[in-house]
Amino acid sequence: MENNPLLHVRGVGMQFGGLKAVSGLHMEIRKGELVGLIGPNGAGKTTSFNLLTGVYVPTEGEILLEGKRLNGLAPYQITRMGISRTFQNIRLFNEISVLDNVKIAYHSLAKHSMVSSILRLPPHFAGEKEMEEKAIQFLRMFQLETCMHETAKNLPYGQQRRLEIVRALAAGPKLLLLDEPAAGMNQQETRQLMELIAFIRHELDLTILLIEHDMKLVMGICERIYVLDHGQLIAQGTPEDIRNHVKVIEAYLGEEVASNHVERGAN
Ligand SMILES: Nc1ncnc2c1ncn2[C@@H]1O[C@H](COP(=O)(O)OP(=O)(O)OP(=O)(O)O)[C@@H](O)[C@H]1O
Repeated sequence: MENNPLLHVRGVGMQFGGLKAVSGLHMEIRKGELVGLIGPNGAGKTTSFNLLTGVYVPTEGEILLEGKRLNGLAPYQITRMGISRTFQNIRLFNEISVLDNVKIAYHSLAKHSMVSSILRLPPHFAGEKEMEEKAIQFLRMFQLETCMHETAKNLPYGQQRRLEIVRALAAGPKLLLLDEPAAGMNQQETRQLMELIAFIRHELDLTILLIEHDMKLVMGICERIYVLDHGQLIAQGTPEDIRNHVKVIEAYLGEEVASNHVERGAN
């Protein structure tokens, strides 16, 4: 059983009318891995995340988490089973506090029953307190504790991005999907965020799949990388494999540049 991948994507595809946004996608992600998903614009990366999280139901293939089939489950069910995500465009509750943003994310998983919540029975308060303590712990980890009572929309952009990750973590995922977590950040913020991601992976025993446009960054942090182009998986392997892969160079730079690159490499 331990040999089974945490996430197994078997021949998954998504067709929108005449467009195959993703086709025949295969991925195997093992517990504890930090894996990159890259590809040029429109390659199908976000669609893949939407398939993994139940936003779309695959038009072909199947997705298994710890051997359990996810096809057709609602996003909230998939979150409960252990996959949570962040979005390319930040999605926070702008008008409420940083802390409440995280507590809302916890509510989807809270152990206390709906009845005790509504009647405000003691288990509800125990649950609330536990929830708040956990939320603050995460905020501290992401250096957001000092602004936990601030309204979310007032945070600087980089902090909003970090808060998004904290919200995803609050759901207690086994697999965390990060969609361009460093988009719009400056170099220093990006480097700090990547260090933090590497740190929480070990600290929280997480498995992470990361979409990121910055190649240098992906190569620096991920152990393995999958590359999509026009909805198809064109390469997979270690950063070293990917860096020298002709199809990847072609996809990013065009065929002509790729053949020059290979010729130069051969000399
Ligand atoms: N809901 C949809 N309906 C129709 N076409 C869609 C839909 N969602 C995505 N697409 C198309 O599917 C293809 C893949 O899009 P997707 O957003 O997954 O790419 P991406 O790799 O995430 O791109 P980017 O890096 O630009 O975010 C694109 O051609 C896109 O226009």
